[in-house]
Amino acid sequence: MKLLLIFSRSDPWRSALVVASLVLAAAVEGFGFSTLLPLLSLASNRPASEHSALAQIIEPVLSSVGLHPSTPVLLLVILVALLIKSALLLVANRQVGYTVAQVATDLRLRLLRALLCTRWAYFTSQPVGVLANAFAAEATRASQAYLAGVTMISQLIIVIAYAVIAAMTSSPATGVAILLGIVTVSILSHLVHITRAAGTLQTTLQKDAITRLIDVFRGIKLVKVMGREPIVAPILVNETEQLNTALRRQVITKEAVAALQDMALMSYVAISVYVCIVVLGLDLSLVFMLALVFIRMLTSLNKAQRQYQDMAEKESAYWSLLSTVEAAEAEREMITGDTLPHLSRGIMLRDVVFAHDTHRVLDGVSFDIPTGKFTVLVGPSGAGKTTIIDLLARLVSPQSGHIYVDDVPLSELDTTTWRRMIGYVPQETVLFNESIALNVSLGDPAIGRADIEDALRRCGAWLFIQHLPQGIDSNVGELGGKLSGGERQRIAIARALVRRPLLLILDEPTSMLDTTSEEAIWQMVAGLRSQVTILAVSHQQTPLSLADQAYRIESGHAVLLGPAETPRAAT
Ligand SMILES: Nc1ncnc2c1ncn2[C@@H]1O[C@H](COP(=O)(O)OP(=O)(O)OP(=O)(O)O)[C@@H](O)[C@H]1O
Repeated sequence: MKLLLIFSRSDPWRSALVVASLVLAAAVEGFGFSTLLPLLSLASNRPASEHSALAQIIEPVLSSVGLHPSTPVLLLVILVALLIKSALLLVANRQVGYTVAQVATDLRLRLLRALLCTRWAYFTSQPVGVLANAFAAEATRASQAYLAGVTMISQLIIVIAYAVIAAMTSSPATGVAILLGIVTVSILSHLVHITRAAGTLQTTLQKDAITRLIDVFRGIKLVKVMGREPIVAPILVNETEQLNTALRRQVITKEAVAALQDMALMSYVAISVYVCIVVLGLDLSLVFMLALVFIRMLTSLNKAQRQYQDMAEKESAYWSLLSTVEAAEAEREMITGDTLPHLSRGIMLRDVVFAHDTHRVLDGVSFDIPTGKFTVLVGPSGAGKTTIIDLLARLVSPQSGHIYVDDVPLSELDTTTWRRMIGYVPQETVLFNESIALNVSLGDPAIGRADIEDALRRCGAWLFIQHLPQGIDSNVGELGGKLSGGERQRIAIARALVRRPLLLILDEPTSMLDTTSEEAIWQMVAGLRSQVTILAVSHQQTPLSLADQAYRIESGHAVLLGPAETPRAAT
């Protein structure tokens, strides 16, 4: 029920319109139905004095608008009431449909907005499968839970309308019917609890299964080459079968509730009709009317419970999605600075300390990256070279020490503008399952085809691209799987260059290239130093021989390399 309140608060006007339409539809339906009794009285030719309280209300109402309660008039009233009810239900259902679609869209947008503003550290620990599952499956199930909740309310409104009609016909019988309805709902509530638990289990298992699936298929080449399918398959199959068990439990409990409700309803009606006619000797038309009203009332109550069961089954998806959104929102990146960066003199790191939890990676690093120069970082694996890049891009912040850009602390710079000045080639090439052109431009409309072609030519990528049937419009495949490692790296370098950055950061960009290509790429990069400040991480010899300066990152410190390792710097 909390779920309904949350959704209603998010769009109070639409929710009010839905509830008002449902109440009106139920009232109109009830009014139409209530004319049945005068109709039956007329059919049985009983005198007006014997008509029930309800009939005695309906007849003056019709007379007040100049209608005599004859058979055609009463039939017409029923027909008109049904038409008005259908129109009102159409209004309500249309609003419900819009709201359900809006609920799913709002949840997805909230998740997207949260993720786009989340700091980098969040993504290093959050499985992509959880996000994909939240966006696709959980948002849909959450909106279905809302739909079930609204449908439940509409059924409850109908129950109330029919209870009022029934009470005006026979209050003791109505009291007994309501009591029986409550007893049935209470007895079956245990099955609803089981459905809720199965729905929660489904939410957890589905999240785990999708996370595992994405992980495995991202590394499917490795799995295939090393013949690990027989090991991976049972894990995936097992999770899928567990999911199936949860789904079966939901189906069984739902069907059991429906079957038991039907049995109970039919038993109540049969016994009540017997008692009313044989034991109490009530009039047949009255018993017929009461039976119709009670069947409609109890059927609606049963439907309301089944909708509640449906909501209980899917509700956990909303809470899971909400926890993912809130976790992302809590990890919001704090962007404080507003000074526009220029990079006219250079970057200075002073006594920078950075630790991942208790693991101190940088222990007072100090060095300069002068504008228009080519600086190289070397050092053993795990020394903290990529961490320095992350600090420069403000993906992480130092625990102590300072980073300055032209004497302005990095933390005071407008981060978005600063990042737009950076061209970055990461250690692991990231290509999207799109065309080469889109992978280079990243969809920036300011970058034309001539710019893309120029960047690809400068990286030596044009040689292989011109042989592709669709040239730069060729799709690179999932994670760039249709290209070689070296081809992927060239495209990644072209992407970094195409926006003509002021700071070019390259993290081992040529690790997959042959020696000739590697030398050509570094020569090209070095040739850019008059236009761009370059910071490269590399284990190769070529960039060291071309660099203006090089630092070894080791034991948490930066040590300037001498002329033996950086011959150009010495000259
Ligand atoms: N998100 C993280 N959480 C915890 N520790 C991390 C994280 N990222 C990196 N580290 C640790 O920080 C240290 C520095 O990592 P970094 O990637 O900066 O090294 P590197 O010098 O670039 O190494 P390589 O040359 O192998 O790429 C490593 O010991 C690594 O295990």
